[in-house]
Amino acid sequence: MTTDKRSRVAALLRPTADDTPLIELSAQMTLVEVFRAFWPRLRPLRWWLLLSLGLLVAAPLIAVAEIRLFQSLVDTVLVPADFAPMLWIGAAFIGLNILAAVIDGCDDYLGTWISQKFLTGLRRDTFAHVLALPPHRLDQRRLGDVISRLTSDISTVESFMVSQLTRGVGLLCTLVVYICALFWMQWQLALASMIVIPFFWWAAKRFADYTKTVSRERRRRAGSLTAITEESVGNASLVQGYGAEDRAIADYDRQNIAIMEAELTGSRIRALFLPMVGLLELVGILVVIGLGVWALSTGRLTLGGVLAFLTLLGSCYRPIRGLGDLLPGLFSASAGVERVRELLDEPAVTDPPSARTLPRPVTGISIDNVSARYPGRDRDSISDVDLDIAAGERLAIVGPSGSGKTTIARLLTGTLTASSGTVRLGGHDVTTLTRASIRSAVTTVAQETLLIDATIADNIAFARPGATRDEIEHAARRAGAHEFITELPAGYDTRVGQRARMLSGGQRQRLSLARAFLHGGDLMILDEPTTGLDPRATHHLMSTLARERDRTWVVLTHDPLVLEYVDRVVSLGSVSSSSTPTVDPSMSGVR
Ligand SMILES: Nc1ncnc2c1ncn2[C@@H]1O[C@H](COP(=O)(O)OP(=O)(O)OP(=O)(O)O)[C@@H](O)[C@H]1O
Repeated sequence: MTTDKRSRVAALLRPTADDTPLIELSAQMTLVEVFRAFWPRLRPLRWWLLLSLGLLVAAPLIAVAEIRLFQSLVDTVLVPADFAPMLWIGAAFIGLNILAAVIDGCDDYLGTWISQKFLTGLRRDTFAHVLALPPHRLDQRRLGDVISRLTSDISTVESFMVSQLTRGVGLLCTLVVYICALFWMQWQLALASMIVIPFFWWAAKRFADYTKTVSRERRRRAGSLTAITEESVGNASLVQGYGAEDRAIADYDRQNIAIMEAELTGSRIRALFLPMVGLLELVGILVVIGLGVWALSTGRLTLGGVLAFLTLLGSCYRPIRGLGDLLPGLFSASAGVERVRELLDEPAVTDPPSARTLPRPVTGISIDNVSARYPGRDRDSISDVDLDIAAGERLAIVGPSGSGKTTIARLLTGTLTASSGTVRLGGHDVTTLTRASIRSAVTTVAQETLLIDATIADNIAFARPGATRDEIEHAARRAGAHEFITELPAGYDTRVGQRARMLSGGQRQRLSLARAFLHGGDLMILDEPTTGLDPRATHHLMSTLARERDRTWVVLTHDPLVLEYVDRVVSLGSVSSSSTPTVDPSMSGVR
């Protein structure tokens, strides 16, 4: 083939470029790296795996015995036309058949059990890992892609580590059994029939490379499609509000077609590969038939022997073909494994090795010379911030949008680590404290109202499962939510719908506050708590907070109404200049 023709064939076997890659390809891993990465999870099941392999090897042994019985049937019953041995041969066939069925059933059940045990553990751990990722890291990912990794990609790990590998070892053992049997029957014929094996391997290796490229692309594009689906459906009101349906459909379709292209490329590869394998098989069988005639004519084999040999050879090609398919299969699975691995490699927020419990009550908070930078950013979000907050103080942090108010909240809850300086709660460095003790002492009400698709009562009790209805109601009253809740058709048992879209913005805000009140804690951080509240509701909320003298509260706000209720106002400098917060006397007010 000329270089030109070769490159045209190669181009046909690679998917066309996706010009709008929403999701990046994950770092490539070799098959050995993939195995090493996940083996520790499979290790506890190794004895069961061994048993499963034992059952897999038993199957070809029974098949060989059946072929030998067939040889006896031809040579002792059919050729001499003698009915006598028929009885024991028939009984042996039935016995072997029953044994094969039992072994097959056990192997199938055991294989499924091992796969599911591995998969459920991996799914749970990956899900738990994603939940432990710092929120700012999750915000940098596309939600749909994360979901795609957690659902479809994760099953490829099982496929790689359990199904494909056990199948590979099983096929290899089967092949060894058959080859030994072939050599035992007639070694010259066996040797001749092995002539096609190197060609099988050559073809398999050649196509495995193409399969890997296609599989990685297909998985990445599937992640992009889920991401675009999630974003468009999740923001349907935005899409409809701006009449962007056509744009959304066009974006969706681009990814949709990109997947189709990857699938079609995979199909072209198979179309080229499978007939080639079939042809190799045929050549092998023809060689053996030719040599079989020779063996028959020279008396080296009986007719039964030749037929048995050919049957055995036919069975032998099945594992060879299976092994040839396995390599592309493994590469295809490894493309999904790489995406799960990358997610698992993302550092989660975990307790430091000798973490201590934060003593209660929290006696003051200090931020000493703290700078913080988000991953992937080339500048600090806040730099050299110094701030002391006394226990019981009511503090407002104000500042232009993007000046780092939310970043300070993240530092106080330990979800973001300062790049320099120290954040202390009650005199203890937050990086030395257990996450659970920080979470129970510090309550945050996020800027975005986060509610689940459940009842009002469930949403409030999310802070403290098992809270009584009286406690839930009390928290709702304090947040000024009780009135609107009682006006709803089912009161506290009303379902709020997806992302609580069945409530108004202000009602959602009050529910988040009620949840925070139920949680309690010594320090309450409220990020723009009055967004969506009218002046009356704002005054109601702030005077409620003002009565909570036994806790410290920090409110991050733009709302001038809020400032009337605080002891001190701290202003974060403009983002374009130094971000060091300063007390701005003109804004501070104490009531
Ligand atoms: N997850 C993130 N990844 C990267 N950069 C981020 C992330 N979150 C915030 N930033 C950046 O950090 C800076 C400070 O953001 P922050 O959310 O703390 O500001 P803010 O003062 O709370 O703003 P606003 O008043 O608008 O809520 C901004 O420049 C923002 O772009």
